[in-house]
Amino acid sequence: MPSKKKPDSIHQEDDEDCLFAVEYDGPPLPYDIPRAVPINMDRIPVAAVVSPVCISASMSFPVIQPILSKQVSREKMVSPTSVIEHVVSSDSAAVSPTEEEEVSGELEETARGLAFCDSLEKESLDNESVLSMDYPSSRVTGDCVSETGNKKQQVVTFLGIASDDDDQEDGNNDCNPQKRTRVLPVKKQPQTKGKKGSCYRCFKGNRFTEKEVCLVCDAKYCSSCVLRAMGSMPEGRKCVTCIGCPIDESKRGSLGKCSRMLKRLLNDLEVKQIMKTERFCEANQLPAEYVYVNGQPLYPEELVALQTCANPPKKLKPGDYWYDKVSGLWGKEGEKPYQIISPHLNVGGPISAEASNGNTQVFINGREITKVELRMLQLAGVQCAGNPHFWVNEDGSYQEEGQKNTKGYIWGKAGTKLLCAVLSLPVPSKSISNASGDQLHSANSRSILDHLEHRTLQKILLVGNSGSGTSTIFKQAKILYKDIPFLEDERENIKVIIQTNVYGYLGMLLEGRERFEEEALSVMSSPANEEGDAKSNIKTLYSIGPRLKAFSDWLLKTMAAGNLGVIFPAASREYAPLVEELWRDAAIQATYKRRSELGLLPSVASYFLERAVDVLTPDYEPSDLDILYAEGVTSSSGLACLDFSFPQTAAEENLDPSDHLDSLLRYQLIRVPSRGLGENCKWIDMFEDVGMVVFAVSMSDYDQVSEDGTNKMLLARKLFESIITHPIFEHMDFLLILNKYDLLEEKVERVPLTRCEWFQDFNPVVSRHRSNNNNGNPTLGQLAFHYMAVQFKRFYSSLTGKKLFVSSSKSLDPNSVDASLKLAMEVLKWSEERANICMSEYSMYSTEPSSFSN
Ligand SMILES: Nc1nc2c(ncn2[C@@H]2O[C@H](COP(=O)(O)OP(=O)(O)OP(=O)(O)O)[C@@H](O)[C@H]2O)c(=O)[nH]1
Ligand SMILES: [Ca+2]
Repeated sequence: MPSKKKPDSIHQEDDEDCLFAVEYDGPPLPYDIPRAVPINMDRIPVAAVVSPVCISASMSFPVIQPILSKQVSREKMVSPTSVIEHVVSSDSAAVSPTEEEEVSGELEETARGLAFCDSLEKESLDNESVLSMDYPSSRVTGDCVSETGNKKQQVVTFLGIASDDDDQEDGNNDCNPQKRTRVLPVKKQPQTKGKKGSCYRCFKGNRFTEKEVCLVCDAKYCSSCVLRAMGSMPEGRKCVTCIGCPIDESKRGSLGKCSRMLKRLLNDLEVKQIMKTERFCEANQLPAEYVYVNGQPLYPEELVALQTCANPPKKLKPGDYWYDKVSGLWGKEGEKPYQIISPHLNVGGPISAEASNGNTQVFINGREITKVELRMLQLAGVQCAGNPHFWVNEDGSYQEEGQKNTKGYIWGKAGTKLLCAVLSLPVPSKSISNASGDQLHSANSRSILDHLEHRTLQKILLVGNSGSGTSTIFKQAKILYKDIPFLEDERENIKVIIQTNVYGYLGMLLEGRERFEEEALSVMSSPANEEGDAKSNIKTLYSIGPRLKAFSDWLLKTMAAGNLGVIFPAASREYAPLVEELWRDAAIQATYKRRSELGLLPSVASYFLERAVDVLTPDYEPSDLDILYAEGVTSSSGLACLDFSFPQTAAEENLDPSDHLDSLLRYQLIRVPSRGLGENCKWIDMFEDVGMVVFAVSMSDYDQVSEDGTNKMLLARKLFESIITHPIFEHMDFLLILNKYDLLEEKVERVPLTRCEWFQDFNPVVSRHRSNNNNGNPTLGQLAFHYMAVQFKRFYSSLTGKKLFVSSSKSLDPNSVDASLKLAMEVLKWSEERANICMSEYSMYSTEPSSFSN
């Protein structure tokens, strides 16, 4: 898969990738590395003083020159616009050996907590389903260090808040999150620096010259250099060498705020797009581990929970915060509260008494409050004599600790809010006060509300091994049940993913072409004609011209280095014409005809390759179908969730009004990457309140093996087992989606199902004329599906004593996904009916939902 070769993988623990990074970071070697010499501009002493003209001349194609004949290199088919060489060199040198240790330590930590660290796919930002994240990459890139300095660069501290390093900087990678190494943002230094105030590229101008600043390294460029230095800005205003690196946190406030210079240099649309990606691209998001809550660095999913709750903290920046989960009070460590955010979020550690550095001996929910809070309480008429410990709820109701009765409402008095405004203390936002305001604060009405809320949002967890089709099911559900399945921002991200994928597919074709060419040559060359020179002059069906050959070599090299994802979005515009030429080339077409022999090329590749030229144009807009087929659109490393309700059909509208409630039921489909459910999964607690689990298995996996040689069907069973036996899912219903029925049908005719040892005793009696059967005889595909369903059912009930629901699916077909999810809905309804038998006292409300809607 192409996505496996994306840049994140450089920092993984994968052997070859590590070697790659080390190669660039080690001490200078006594001998020449043929590749490094032409690439690394910084090691050429004259680079800093040559004029821009010389720079571009020297940068023209340094990587390819040694490979090609002179005649070819004169042609310069790839534009010299610098991006490529720079990206290659900087990327590989981005992590110093010491830094890398820290990084992998961090990752190990994460791996233990979340079993996720091997995420390789770069994923889209799923804006609507806000839970999508891909943190390991940001965690890693968070430690970019300038390649010019050999020591760690100056460290940027958090918001001027002193970091209490003593107990956290011990580098001890303990499981205890409290002991995690504190990750400090490290500011990347610019690669070059002229005299004070001059442009960092042409070294002209002074401090009065208008300049654009790199968000990462602070390099400043004048208007004639900025576009060359920053390329097509796939992550906003960054030097091309800074692409992929996290921004300097002090510049977070200026994300998406365009300068006048850019507005002059680019057209409106370009500016808009750059500002958008600047704000939303993954690399520029706040890294979770920079945010500490009650003394603990956040995990990415905690940060997401924080940012996506009903009342999120405003303008969250790296730093230390305290959070009172009971009342929702939120503030900077050591300071008075400055906001009331949503309560009960499962983020950070327990609050400490000293959190806000109060010295009043009055406590709220275990925190010693500050003077100004005490003042407010007193003015609000709360009796504070005798060092009381208060228990304050999110609605402002308070009790003295140890006592049962509510003493009053802090926000109840008209004057209190005003008072808070004067004292700069936060007050609850509207949504909280409404939900628990005057009309509804009786215990009784609250529980009814809870009940209704529970009834109207049913969570469905969607899980499966990689490749089982959960992404496809999720995307399909979006397309089916959402009026606008993908927002503009998402489409923009998806477009880049698709384009990068297509370059990857092209690369695989080119690899195949090389192989076929060699094969053809070895067949053709007679023993007498053994010299290399002569050989290279022979043309085969798979030979390509020098121009395309150069492009091909370069593309393959880029892929091998794992840089495809970094370079292509930026370079698409330049390469589009070459791609067209490549795709039309007879050798490529001949290779494409033999695509079934190219093991790596996924089956969806044809869908995109046949339209490669269109897809790779700058104004390509992916259709819903394109998105459905695209790999890597749904985050494979993070949660994605979708709220929906089943649209009412005409038939349902005519039914008894009491049945209308069904269409009011809202569902939330939560897709969890399988890696997220490994041992010690921290997320699993978040799923306590899900209504059911949908588990997807690819039926066509029965003859597939994973990298370590294990049969993939057995792997699916193993994951299934670990989930169904997890205590948290003990009382939950499971629906098994046996997916890729279309592939199964076709495959089972060629490859016996018994290829999987679990399916040894599949021994169907099939009539000979089954292929054109209409006489009620099941097809081999149907029999195989049925057999697998029974195997899973037996397995499930042997472990849980419960009944497993099973559905077959071809998730590229919307009707099929619709049917499976409707079955899930039926299962949920049914399990709720069971539960409702003991809740019948509430049944009267279920027919009158409107009476509680306001
Ligand atoms: N023929 C066929 N292909 C399918 C079906 N469902 C999914 N696919 C393809 O199988 C591949 C893997 O599906 P995904 O939806 O990406 O699987 P996943 O569970 O998300 O796996 P990862 O994202 O890799 O973790 C994709 O190329 C899909 O297009 C199906 O029912 N039939
Ligand atoms: Ca996938």
